[in-house]
Amino acid sequence: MHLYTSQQIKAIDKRAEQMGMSLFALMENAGNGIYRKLMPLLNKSEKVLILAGKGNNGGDGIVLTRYLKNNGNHVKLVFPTGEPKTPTALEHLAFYQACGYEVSEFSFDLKADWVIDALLGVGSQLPLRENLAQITAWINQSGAKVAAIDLPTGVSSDEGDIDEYAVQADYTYALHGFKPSAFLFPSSQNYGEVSVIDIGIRQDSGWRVWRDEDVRKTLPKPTGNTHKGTFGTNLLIAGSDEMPGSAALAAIGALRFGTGKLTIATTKHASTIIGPLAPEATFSFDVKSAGIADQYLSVAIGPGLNPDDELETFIKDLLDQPVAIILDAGALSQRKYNDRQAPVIITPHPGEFSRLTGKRSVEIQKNRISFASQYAVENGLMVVLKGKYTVIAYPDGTGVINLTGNRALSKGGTGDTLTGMLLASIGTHQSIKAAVANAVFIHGACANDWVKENGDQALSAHDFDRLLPKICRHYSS
Ligand SMILES: NC(=O)C1=CN([C@@H]2O[C@H](COP(=O)(O)OP(=O)(O)OC[C@H]3O[C@@H](n4cnc5c(N)ncnc54)[C@H](OP(=O)(O)O)[C@@H]3O)[C@@H](O)[C@H]2O)[C@@H](O)CC1
Ligand SMILES: Nc1ncnc2c1ncn2[C@@H]1O[C@H](COP(=O)(O)OP(=O)(O)O)[C@@H](O)[C@H]1O
Ligand SMILES: [K+]
Repeated sequence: MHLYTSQQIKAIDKRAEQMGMSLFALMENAGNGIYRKLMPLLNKSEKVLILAGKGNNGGDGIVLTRYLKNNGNHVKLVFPTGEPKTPTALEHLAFYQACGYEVSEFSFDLKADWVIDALLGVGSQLPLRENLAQITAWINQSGAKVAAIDLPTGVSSDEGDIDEYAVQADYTYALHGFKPSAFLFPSSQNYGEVSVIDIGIRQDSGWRVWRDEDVRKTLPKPTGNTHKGTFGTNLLIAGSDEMPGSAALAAIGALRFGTGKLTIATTKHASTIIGPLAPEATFSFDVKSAGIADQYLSVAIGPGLNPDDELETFIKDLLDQPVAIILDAGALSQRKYNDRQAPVIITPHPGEFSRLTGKRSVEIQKNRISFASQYAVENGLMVVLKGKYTVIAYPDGTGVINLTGNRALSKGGTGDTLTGMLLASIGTHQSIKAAVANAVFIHGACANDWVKENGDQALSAHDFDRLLPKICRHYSS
């Protein structure tokens, strides 16, 4: 479940060869792995058409064809843009032919139940040349089920760009690891269901998908001898007279995700609204940044706050204190982060990240992973870039992608709840990296659970009050 850019894949191939694993063997593993994934989906009577390109992506298609033929499937191999050019694909073509198997002529009149897109992989450059675009357009209107090898042809590997005629796949078999575009926009929409094929090389990427088993392994287990102070007191600086609800929703997130003690710094008026919704919280009406680390384990600031000079000065002072800080919503602005020991976590959605970076939202969506990572490394903080496929970028250049969550979350207030969950999470976990990833994962898992029974219309952020206990129990048992 790791991610690799096209450059990394090329370097891996080279290193594997130096270590004695030939590209011929890797291609064999790729074709065989795809065959094993595809087999359960194929009906023996279905016609399969393998469209192989001139590079090594086409070579994978040749290997897959051989396995399907060995198994007695109805399968045709065609080279619609010409025979392969790379030495490894040619070696596999020679072996394929030595087995007595043939290559067919491509024609736009061919009919198939399945089309396998083995045209371009990580070696592609957009836009598609015209002869290839005609073929991908034909695939898309063929009515066949489409499985792509490594990438749908016409989709960039490392960015969210797609060609106008990019293949729209139903399934994509990513070799060795995901390519970034599987989680970028609009490219991810061309992938269909993606799975990774193990081709026998060690996984060594700093980026990966955060999975169920990671959560189960790292979510803190309840220990016998705890008291309310075991997890420290967390401070939430949130809510204003006009936006008291944001603080309440963040408080629900914190209280339901394991905070021991919660203090909310807000206005007196807001406290009268927050209090009944989060009776466990205490209030502070005159919070000072000096000495904050002596009183509080971690601080989250921003939900329901209006950005102004006074807030900015407060945050600047707060950043000088040795305490873990989560900055969200009104607390997100362009500023310089000095070196500090205690962690800083920022939680922008793409619009907020656009304000922080000066880049347009559409560019951010095309490059969510690299932009978040660059910002995290340059500023020495963690970035939780929210939305579908939330990106969690760590300051050491590594990171994870979260796959839980759905559009039921696209509602005002759900981000506030996440901020509260993050506040609780960093107090209860040993590892700050896992703390952030688990909060994001469980937040999304709550929404996934919700839609199973209720559809994606009606979720409200305050529903986390009852969803969190159930989902936390599920992952910690
Ligand atoms: N470790 C792994 O993961 C392994 C990965 N493997 C596989 O290798 C794949 C990478 O193979 P690769 O490097 O040969 O490149 P590939 O994607 O076949 O494309 C090159 C061809 O595309 C053409 N072309 C490019 N752009 C174009 C355009 N716009 N429009 C039209 N044509 C265009 C280009 O033409 P040229 O520019 O040379 O004329 C050239 O012919 C990888 O994705 C995976 O499937 C396994 O086999 C082994 C282990
Ligand atoms: N389509 C989606 N798939 C997965 N998660 C989503 C989706 N839409 C929104 N979310 C999640 O919902 C939350 C919304 O947060 P945010 O945009 O800050 O809203 P608000 O500020 O109104 O609370 C984030 O955690 C985001 O990742
Ligand atoms: K492909």
